[in-house]
Amino acid sequence: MSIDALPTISEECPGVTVSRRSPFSVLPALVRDPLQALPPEIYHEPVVYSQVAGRRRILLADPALIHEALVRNADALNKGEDVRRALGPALGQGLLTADGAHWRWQRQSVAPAFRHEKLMGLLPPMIATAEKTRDRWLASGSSIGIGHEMMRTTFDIIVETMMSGPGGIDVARVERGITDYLKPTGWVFALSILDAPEWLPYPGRSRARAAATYLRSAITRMIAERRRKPDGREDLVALLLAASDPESGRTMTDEDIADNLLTFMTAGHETTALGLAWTFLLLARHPNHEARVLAEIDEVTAGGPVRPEHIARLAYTRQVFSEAMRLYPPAPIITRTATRAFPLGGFMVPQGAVLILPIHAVHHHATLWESPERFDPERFAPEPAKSRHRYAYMPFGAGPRICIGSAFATMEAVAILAVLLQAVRLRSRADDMPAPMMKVTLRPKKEAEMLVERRS
Ligand code: HEM
Repeated sequence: MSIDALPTISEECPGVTVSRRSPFSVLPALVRDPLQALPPEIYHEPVVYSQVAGRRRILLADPALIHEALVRNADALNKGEDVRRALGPALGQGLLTADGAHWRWQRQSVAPAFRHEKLMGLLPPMIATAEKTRDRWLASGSSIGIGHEMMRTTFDIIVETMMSGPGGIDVARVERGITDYLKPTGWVFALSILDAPEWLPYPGRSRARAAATYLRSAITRMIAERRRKPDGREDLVALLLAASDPESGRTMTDEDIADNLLTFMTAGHETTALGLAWTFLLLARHPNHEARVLAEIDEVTAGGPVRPEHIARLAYTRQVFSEAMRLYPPAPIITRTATRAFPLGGFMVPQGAVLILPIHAVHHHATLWESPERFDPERFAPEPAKSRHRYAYMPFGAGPRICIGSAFATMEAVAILAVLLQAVRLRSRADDMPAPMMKVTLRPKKEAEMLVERRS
């Protein structure tokens, strides 16, 4: 059948489940926690269709359809209005939010920072930063907020590795600014779905805007300093300063560079920090898996300090991190908008439709995973992983917009886990896992306190 003859996806299409939740229940849920606004059917059906405020929304949990959309039809999709409204005021048109030629140019410009040899050179500062966190914990006591501690560690790593250090930036204030900025994004998504005007006030808006203004001014000062005194450093800032568009020959303005540095600071620390926080919380409740991780660290390091060459050999530790990200994907939902009609699973997706890729639902899907709620790092051993559809697991997204930092993040997480677990045991006060909540990223609803015990 030619694609012109394919029916447009709609409520009547066979195999498509229709969500009948009313906007009156969906929109408040979206403000509180977008994960609660997902139709429950998407946790056991392949495709769910809904129409909210006149916009068609197609939710995909079938790995083959995800492949067809995000990989084979990537050129028919862009990030869309919801993402632009939520993240644009802070991240401008950086790599995460840009589309088309502007995105492509930026992706090519920063790619050298993520080559394997370059990443290997970043392991010493990653390990050294984890050691600072370890020493702080050992010196200062018994109780820590795991989310905050991991944010601090991964933030220091991103600033150290991508920008060669803070260079006059008030790191604590920038970190707070990012948190303030992300807090009210549920409101932004809800208002965007309703096509409400962008000036409309909502709780947390002025604080978020003030945070975005501070972030941008701090970064712009740092860029000006680097332009004034080029010093031969080979970091992300240097790549951005040297980048030129292959089509127009244009170089990046300070604003383009600030967009990207803010993008990397935000996308490059929150997600990894949350993946690590969930890993520690899970290990505290699964002593048998924790014991296996410790045995591996002991064997690989022979009881000595963690060194860069150990990281690739910590295979079970990596499996544990992967399984934590299956249960608690740090980026639990991604979205796209169709810029033109394209075929998907025997139907046509019309121009303007919004595709929702509910990574959280894919990772917990009843037909894709056996006992999906069970924590089982064995799922990521080489054999079971081989027999699974590649897009049944996608914490880093899929297609050309896949996370550029996935190898960086995995390496960093394993290094941090190895350094910290070798020295301390983290215990939770509560038996149950903390409830998760989405604010762009997936975090514990309340900061999770953990007790630090020195390992003998
Ligand atoms: C466990 C940690 C991480 C997770 C789970 C994660 C997840 C993701 C996901 C799902 C996307 C795709 C978004 C979409 O398709 O709409 C993405 C994109 C991106 N991530 Fe990550 N990320 C992580 C760590 C990092 C790190 C460490 C960096 C930088 C050093 C980074 C930088 C980026 C950037 C710049 C993009 C946009 C790429 C593009 O559109 O070309 N991420 N990330």
